[in-house]
Amino acid sequence: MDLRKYIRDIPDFPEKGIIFRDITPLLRNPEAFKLAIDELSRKVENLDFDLIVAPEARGFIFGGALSYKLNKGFIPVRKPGKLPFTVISEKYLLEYGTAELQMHVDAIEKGQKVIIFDDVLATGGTAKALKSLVEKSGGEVVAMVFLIELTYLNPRNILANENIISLIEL
Ligand SMILES: O=P(O)(O)OC[C@H]1O[C@H](OP(=O)(O)OP(=O)(O)O)[C@H](O)[C@@H]1O
Ligand SMILES: Nc1ncnc2[nH]cnc12
Repeated sequence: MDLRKYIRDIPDFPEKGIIFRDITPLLRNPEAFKLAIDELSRKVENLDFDLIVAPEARGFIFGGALSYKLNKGFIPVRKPGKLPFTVISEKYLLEYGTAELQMHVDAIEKGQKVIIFDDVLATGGTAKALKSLVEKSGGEVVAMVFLIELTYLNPRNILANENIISLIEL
């Protein structure tokens, strides 16, 4: 089964010039969704880590399933104003605009090892912001894991020295 067949390209969304990689065909197919989680989990199962940190919204879908399968805690990172307790924040640039992410101040204990997960690695701005949130809390990022890496945006340039693992390169 080729998972690429379940990623739909939508030109000019959310703005002109962007090819949006739509994962909803993959999500609605149970075999494709299961294969994606199984393959992602195989890539990280030998790493030593405590927690998976993932941003809303699409990061939650895969990150949550992966946490369950690997028996690891899940830390939700959210857009501003959604988390109820004290937060730490990080502003960042996206392929289409600017954004801000927040995490509970006590989500990660000092010294805990963390995997960052997201569905798409595009410019790398989100991953960089996630790493900064993890490190502000005293956590250590052992890997950054993605379903899809948009290699033509060269995200590895701003994520130098990170252990980057992606399942599908586009
Ligand atoms: O590598 P980057 O350039 O930072 O882009 C990647 C991010 O962009 C998308 O999220 P988006 O902010 O669109 O949110 P969503 O998951 O809520 O749709 C995607 O889910 C990643 O989180
Ligand atoms: N081109 C793209 N498709 C889907 N998600 C994205 N997140 C950032 N860039 C994206």
